[in-house]
Amino acid sequence: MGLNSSITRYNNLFLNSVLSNLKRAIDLGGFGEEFFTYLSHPMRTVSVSIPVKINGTIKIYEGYRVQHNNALGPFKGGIRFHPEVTLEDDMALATIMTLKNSLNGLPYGGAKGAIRIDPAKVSKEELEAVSRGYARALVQFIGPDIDIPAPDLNTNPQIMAWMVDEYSKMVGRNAPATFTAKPVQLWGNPVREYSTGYGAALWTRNAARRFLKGIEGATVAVQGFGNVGYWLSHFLTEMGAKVVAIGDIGGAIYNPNGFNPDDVKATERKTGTVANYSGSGVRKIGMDELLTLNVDILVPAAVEGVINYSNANAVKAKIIMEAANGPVTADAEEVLYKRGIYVFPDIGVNAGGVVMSYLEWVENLQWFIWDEEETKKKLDYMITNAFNRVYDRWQKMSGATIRDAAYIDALDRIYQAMKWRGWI
Ligand SMILES: NC(=O)C1=CN([C@@H]2O[C@H](COP(=O)(O)OP(=O)(O)OC[C@H]3O[C@@H](n4cnc5c(N)ncnc54)[C@H](O)[C@@H]3O)[C@@H](O)[C@H]2O)C=CC1
Ligand SMILES: O=C(O)CCC(=O)C(=O)O
Repeated sequence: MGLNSSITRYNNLFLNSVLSNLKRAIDLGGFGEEFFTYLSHPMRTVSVSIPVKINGTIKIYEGYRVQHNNALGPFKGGIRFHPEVTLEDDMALATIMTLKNSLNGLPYGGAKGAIRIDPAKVSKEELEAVSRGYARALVQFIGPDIDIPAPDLNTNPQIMAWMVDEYSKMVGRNAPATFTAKPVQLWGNPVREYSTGYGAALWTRNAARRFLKGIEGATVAVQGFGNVGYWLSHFLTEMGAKVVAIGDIGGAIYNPNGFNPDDVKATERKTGTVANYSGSGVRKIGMDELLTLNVDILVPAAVEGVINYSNANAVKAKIIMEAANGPVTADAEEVLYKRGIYVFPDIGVNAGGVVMSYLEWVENLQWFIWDEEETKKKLDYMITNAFNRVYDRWQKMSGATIRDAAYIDALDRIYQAMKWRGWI
């Protein structure tokens, strides 16, 4: 199959956008066509049907696990619950994981899982049954040295707890290192709860030091106020930034004086959306307005493809931090690049989660526990190291995006591992 047909063979914008970024970086890095052909096909895709019996009626949920590439080690990546997620979306997310794990120096390949379910519309019992069913269906495909899942959009430590419990029952032993981001009482580490947002805040502070006048006083708009968006807003505010706009699936709010993210979170927890937050100077805005506000920093922290060809010209932020996976499409980035708006890529910005998952996995393999401060220090070191590597590489390149620099750094390590193994 030719290279161009590899990019366009899917009817899925997200996957095509990821493959287009991959192709661009492979060409720029001079790795050769064979490498793209290899990485544009996941090594294994598993589709499962998960039957659950609720009130005497059987319902079947569809689930996936895409194991993209394991040249660097066991597959690793989260599990997404979403009613509209497709196998192709999961392939895009798994490809991003391969690059993210490599960029951050982790001994992992990339994977991602998904179940087509809307967790807001089912009972806790049904959610538990589906989560356990997924772990049972995948039992022979996952394990501490095979594939280690974790949470993603709409999944959390409770879901990891059900899954690790089910998996442990299936294999007849406690198997903590098979899932990460577990509750602290079940071999988790307290840092994982906030690590993705914290890592994204570190990347944002580093970026602001180089591209703005520093993080203090910088204005920020954040789309998505779940695990990533909330903790990112919390830490950025601690660092001195002013979070002036926050949005979630229920709506968005703006306050030129800045929000206290903890207060907004309290309202969201009570009422289900940030849109119900009120106070002096606060006004409701639409999501289109949030994404095109005149702010220093725009942080999409919800879903993919929200900054695309149709709105890229309207974006006014000076820098964009991809806290979500794939929020800026490849064609939008071209427009933004020409307009002098820098995009910091997901594989660095939101890597705090998987870096922390790695640390939890290392603890679990040894039945060892680091305290919170020690873990945070290790996380800081790994995140800062990746930022510096990407920035230094990018400065030496001309006509390249920051994503190109990050991808090439990540690809280099995968390429060498594949060469040593004799795969290419
Ligand atoms: N949780 C983690 O550790 C990691 C998450 N990510 C990525 O970060 C993003 C967010 O994940 P989490 O915060 O974990 O999810 P979450 O489920 O905790 O929160 C998602 C947030 O996005 C909002 N949202 C969902 N769909 C939306 C839409 N169409 N428009 C506007 N807002 C919408 C929700 O209302 C919620 O505020 C995803 O792209 C995920 O893949 C990346 C790395 C790690
Ligand atoms: O913590 C992990 O292993 C997965 C994180 C993840 O899914 C992501 O970085 O997108």
